[in-house]
Amino acid sequence: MDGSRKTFSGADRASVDDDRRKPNGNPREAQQVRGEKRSNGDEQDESEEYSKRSKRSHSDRESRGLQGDNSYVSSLFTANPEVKERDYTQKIDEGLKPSNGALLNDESATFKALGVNEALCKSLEDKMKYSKPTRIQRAVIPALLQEDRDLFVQAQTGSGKTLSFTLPIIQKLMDASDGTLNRKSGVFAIILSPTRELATQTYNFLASKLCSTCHWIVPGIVIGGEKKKSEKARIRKGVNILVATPGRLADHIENTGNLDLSRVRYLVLDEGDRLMELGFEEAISKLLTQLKKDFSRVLPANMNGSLPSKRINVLCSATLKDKVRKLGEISLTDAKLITSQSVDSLGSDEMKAPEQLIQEVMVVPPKLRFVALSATLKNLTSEEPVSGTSKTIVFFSCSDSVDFHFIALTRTGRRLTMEKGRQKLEKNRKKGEDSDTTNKITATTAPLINPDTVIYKLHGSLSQQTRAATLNHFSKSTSHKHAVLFCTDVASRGLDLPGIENVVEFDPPFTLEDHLHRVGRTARVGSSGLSVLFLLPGDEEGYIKKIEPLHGNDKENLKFLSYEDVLKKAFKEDAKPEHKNAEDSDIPTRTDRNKKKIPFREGNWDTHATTFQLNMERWLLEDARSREIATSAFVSHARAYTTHLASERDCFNIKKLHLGHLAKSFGLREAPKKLAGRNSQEHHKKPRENSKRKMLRMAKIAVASQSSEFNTI
Ligand SMILES: Nc1ncnc2c1ncn2[C@@H]1O[C@H](COP(=O)(O)OP(=O)(O)OP(=O)(O)O)[C@@H](O)[C@H]1O
Repeated sequence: MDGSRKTFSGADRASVDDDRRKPNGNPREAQQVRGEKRSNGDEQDESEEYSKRSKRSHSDRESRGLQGDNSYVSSLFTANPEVKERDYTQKIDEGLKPSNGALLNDESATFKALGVNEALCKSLEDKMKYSKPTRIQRAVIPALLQEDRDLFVQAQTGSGKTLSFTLPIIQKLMDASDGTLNRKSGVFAIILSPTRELATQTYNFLASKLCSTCHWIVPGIVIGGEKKKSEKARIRKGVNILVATPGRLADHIENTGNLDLSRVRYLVLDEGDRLMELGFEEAISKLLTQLKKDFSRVLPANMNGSLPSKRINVLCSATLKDKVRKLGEISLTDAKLITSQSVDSLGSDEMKAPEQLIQEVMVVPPKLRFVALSATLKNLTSEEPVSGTSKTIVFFSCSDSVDFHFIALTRTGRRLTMEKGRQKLEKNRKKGEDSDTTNKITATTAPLINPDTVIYKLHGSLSQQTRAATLNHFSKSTSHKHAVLFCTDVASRGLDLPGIENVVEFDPPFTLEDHLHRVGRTARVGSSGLSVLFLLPGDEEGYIKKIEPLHGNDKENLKFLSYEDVLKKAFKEDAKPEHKNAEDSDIPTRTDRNKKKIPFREGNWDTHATTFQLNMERWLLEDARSREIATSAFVSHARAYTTHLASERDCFNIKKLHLGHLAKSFGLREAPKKLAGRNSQEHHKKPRENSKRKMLRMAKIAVASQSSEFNTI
């Protein structure tokens, strides 16, 4: 890593779901995903609160600024809660030492010194360009090569964990057979991944990189999402290393007669914490029982005994928390703990973010969230990429919110079509077939952000093919200077997308582990990285205290961003110099509640920001389908908010959210009644409205609709 640091602070540079269950805005599902239970009482309490908040937002119209011509302006910058500035003592300029990179300055750290054979060393250096091992590789590779013992590996994100367990397995198989092993020799290793994306990535790494030196060792993959028949055929043909998701593997164990597990000598449970969160404990227990039952000491005659005489289990996890410990208890025996951090006893410390990562925190009032996100992206894409395409990932709490922000920021853009897809599309059109099935990726240019930017979207509600195609296209994207991925936590775990420079957590993570995994998509293997976390003023600011210990030893990696600075930088174009006396100047003014003319603040960046917001609101008013998407996004966002862990409710409490202000950031005039309605329907059926009341209500609506195009909540 080069010691140079960059920052996207306002002043200088202006944020899985798995295939089975996803917290797609559904609190129950999301809680199940994290294994958290909540009493009904709680839910009812909160739904009543929704209703109250919703009603309040209607009456909040008082805070609108009324212009002389009787039209409302959006009061984006009034009635916002105050934000407390934080001052961190910065050491950033002194350069932060990478903690997860290759040990470039350590002469003794070589793959050869770890016992890696010559052919593999050559392949690592020449083909993969890995000159030195990382810290975790230095610990895990010799342990697996020399000690036949179970391992519990706790590694920082982006520290090269995959190579640390795959390389020794490959070498052991190379040594064991003297080159005579073939795909029919049996399954010797199983690597379990929590998600299809991660399994595919591990499989690709084996197939296209590691096994290129020893093409007779055959990796295979079973993850679902394609016909079971073709997976069965693959198993029948024979594989030596099987990469799988637990559910699909369990299915094959039960239903695919020719899956022989008697020779399995290595079982790797990758991302153990996520495997448990996704509820795979039962599937893993069954697999362990089956492996034990089928185990055979006897190996083919041509194998010279370098493989262990028992099964070696490796559990990799970012954390050592309760659930992972439980997985450790059921899967490991007398395991050695290896951690990339300097802890010597199990559980005495938790994982931290890479030490070279700069973590910025921006506290943004709810009304300003949409413009603040746009500003952040404008600023990030305002600079020339250092090389190739600069890449940014933005995390949202639910699929609906991804969908809304995607269409809102790409509404004036052009949809990308893969070249192959385009040809197929043409063919199908000629045949008169539906074209959309061939155009898998969801990526559109975003001139509203920057003319040379393309935004992709990814979440668990998209088909597996679309997800795979989108990830693939995003990681290889070179067509534009800037590529941005809008996603849910579907992309937070384990995915190794090359060259991610920035991560934006637009919606705060659901757990601290999620935070570490999200920010860990950047600052990988020693490279620099930036991450910005959006929080709301008030209780959410308390979350800063929770993440502080994860970033550096002395908060040296943390930086506080002023949202005003970020907006100023992004919307400063055409800004005029500050005018103290607004009445005498020709700069735009607005009228306050007492009908006094007041200037827009410094320059007119806030006019531009307001116009940006108003354009979005106007688009929603004109486009009923998009308005529906915005409404669903708001509702799902609010519901997802209720699924923050009980232990973090002090920071994320739905009761403290100003729903009206939040609705504004989704371009809505007020918090959708749907939010209150759905719950109230469940708990207390509304009495039928009598005709007099109905007339009164209709009259009120008519008056309101005459008076304003935009609400100003
Ligand atoms: N010794 C090395 N030198 C340089 N690059 C390496 C080395 N080892 C691995 N890499 C590369 O580092 C990247 C990250 O590796 P990997 O995906 O295994 O990290 P990880 O520890 O599993 O991260 P996460 O926990 O986020 O999944 C990959 O692109 C990999 O090819």
